[in-house]
Amino acid sequence: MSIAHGIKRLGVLGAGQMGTGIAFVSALHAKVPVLLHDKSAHQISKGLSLIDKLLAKDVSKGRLQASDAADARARIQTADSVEAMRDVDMVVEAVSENLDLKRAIFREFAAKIRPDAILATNTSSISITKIAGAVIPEGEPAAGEVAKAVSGRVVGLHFFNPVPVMKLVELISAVQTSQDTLNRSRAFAEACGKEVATSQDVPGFVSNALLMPFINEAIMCLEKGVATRDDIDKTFRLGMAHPMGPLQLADFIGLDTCLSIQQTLYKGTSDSKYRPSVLLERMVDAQYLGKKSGRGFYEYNN
Ligand SMILES: NC(=O)c1ccc[n+]([C@@H]2O[C@H](COP(=O)([O-])OP(=O)(O)OC[C@H]3O[C@@H](n4cnc5c(N)ncnc54)[C@H](O)[C@@H]3O)[C@@H](O)[C@H]2O)c1
Repeated sequence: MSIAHGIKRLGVLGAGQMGTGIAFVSALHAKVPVLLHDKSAHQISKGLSLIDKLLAKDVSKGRLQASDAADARARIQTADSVEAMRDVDMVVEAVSENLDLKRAIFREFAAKIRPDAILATNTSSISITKIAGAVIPEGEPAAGEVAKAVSGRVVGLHFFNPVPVMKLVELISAVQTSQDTLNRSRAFAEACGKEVATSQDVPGFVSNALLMPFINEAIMCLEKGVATRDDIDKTFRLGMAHPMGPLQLADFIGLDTCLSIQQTLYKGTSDSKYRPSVLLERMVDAQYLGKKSGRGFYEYNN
């Protein structure tokens, strides 16, 4: 028997590439009303206009009825603070890949959002257990009932980019996550039209423990002059049937996100094989963040 996710209202924090996509599939496929918040009004309006474009494209290609697109769009509202999301049954955090930022946000979630809501993170690499540790009120013993109740609601729900297209969600349990949180989160991902794979809470989980060292090595090849950008990407497109080469993929993920993930692997394992490429660091220093900033290893219009 399938388990009900019980999500009647969803909050999404962060209206970047991922948060926008998560709001889109939740409203369209899971048919759940969504409140979307970002600290940047510009990101919110960019995100909403991308959602409008995606819905219009689905209608023009005959994949979606205009009335269903209008219903999905009407389900997405914006919120001007975390406080305004207090009544949601689940919140998915999709802000920048930074442990301290995520811990502060989860502390705020625990304080402001209703006490039975699922608190999910879309992190690509950061320990869910570390994030769950942040929600325990000061002075409460970690193994006590209060701590168990709140940290049991934290879970890793890792959507892939671009969210409307990629079929997978990686489900990651913190040490503290309750079985009910895991079951309902899985059911919600499935309602969004996704397949679920589970991973242990290791740095990068399965997906980025394997993908990001590959991308980092490709950047090191470029750095050392082993091959040109175009030849590195061509090798994987035409030689290994990858839809895009590793440098183009890095641009699509966001070079800041790639660097943060690689740093998490490096620090989380203390293994020098994960040392981030210096070129990757310099690209991020220069704010050449890939497709989202108009320039990375390639240049992008819009
Ligand atoms: N890009 C990918 O391919 C990918 C894939 C899977 C998971 N992720 C993960 O998803 C998360 C978001 O990644 P993204 O690619 O969407 O990044 P992004 O840079 O496109 O968006 C991040 C958003 O977070 C907002 N933000 C930052 N601090 C905030 C705060 N305190 N309050 C509210 N909003 C805040 C920013 O304004 C921005 O809009 C990261 O944890 C990343 O690791 C990314």
